[in-house]
Amino acid sequence: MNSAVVLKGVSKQYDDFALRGIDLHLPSGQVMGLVGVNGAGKSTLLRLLMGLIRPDGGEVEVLGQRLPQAQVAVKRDVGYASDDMRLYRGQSLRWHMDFIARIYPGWDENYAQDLLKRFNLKSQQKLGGFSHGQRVKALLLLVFTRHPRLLLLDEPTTGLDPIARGEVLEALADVLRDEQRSVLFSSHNTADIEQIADSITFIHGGGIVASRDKESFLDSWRRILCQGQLSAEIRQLPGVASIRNSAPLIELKTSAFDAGTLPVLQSLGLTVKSVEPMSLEDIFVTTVRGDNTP
Ligand SMILES: Nc1ncnc2c1ncn2[C@@H]1O[C@H](COP(=O)(O)OP(=O)(O)OP(=O)(O)O)[C@@H](O)[C@H]1O
Repeated sequence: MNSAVVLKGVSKQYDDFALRGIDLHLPSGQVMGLVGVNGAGKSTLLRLLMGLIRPDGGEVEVLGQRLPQAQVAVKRDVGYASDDMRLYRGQSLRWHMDFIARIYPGWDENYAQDLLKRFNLKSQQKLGGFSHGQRVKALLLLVFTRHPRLLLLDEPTTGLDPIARGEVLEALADVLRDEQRSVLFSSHNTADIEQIADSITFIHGGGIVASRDKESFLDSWRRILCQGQLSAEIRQLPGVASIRNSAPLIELKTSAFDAGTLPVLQSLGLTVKSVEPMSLEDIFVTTVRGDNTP
């Protein structure tokens, strides 16, 4: 399988923060959602992939080529959208569109016109007068319209109202109909990621705490309510990420639910009252925070 992104043992040290031992694989044609709290290292990871910063250790491969050696070639095929990208406030969106069209031969003017309408943007308006949401949409238009093979999107939906969020996610879903395109996008908003990602990576404190395909992720986590006595054996069960004891009920959250889970709980003297799937948000919070009461 071709890879859009491969990271092996990547590290980056700042004074008060470090990315450590980052291993990551994004197959071509897939969408990966990168979820993490403020300061987890999401932007740093995306900047490494864009070649804006260099790692202190490890290997970075983008679209089959090693960075930093192949930086120039890779950048042609990568679209990056983040707060790092400054648009010229004194110039119109049309000016920016013409500028990009001159540099990138893949510029698609029909698609640009379609996105202008869909995002309700006025191409003659100066960027300085755009609202935050309009600026985000303008940036995505400039990136999408040159058809890059890999999109690196740093919190593309943060700060958008629900309608703009819907427009952006819909445009992103269109981009993704082309199976050759790969996307890595970060968000605090787990609902956005749950909606469009094929795989999900949780990053916390500069390390990857989970990375797998969305279906198996959601399939393997469950919230189980039981009645009975909490014992040391229950705490030791594989996959148990959180236990709340509010007698007579015990709430367990497990990342390793399968056909054997309930019989094991019953054999430990618990009566299972309910088993529920968990939202990605709940899985994320449980993964990074855990929750164990005596
Ligand atoms: N150039 C830099 N010099 C020093 N520290 C930095 C630098 N860039 C990032 N950091 C630190 O690295 C940590 C991770 O920052 P990063 O921007 O990657 O987080 P993030 O997950 O994108 O957060 P947010 O969701 O708030 O954007 C932060 O503590 C930040 O202060």
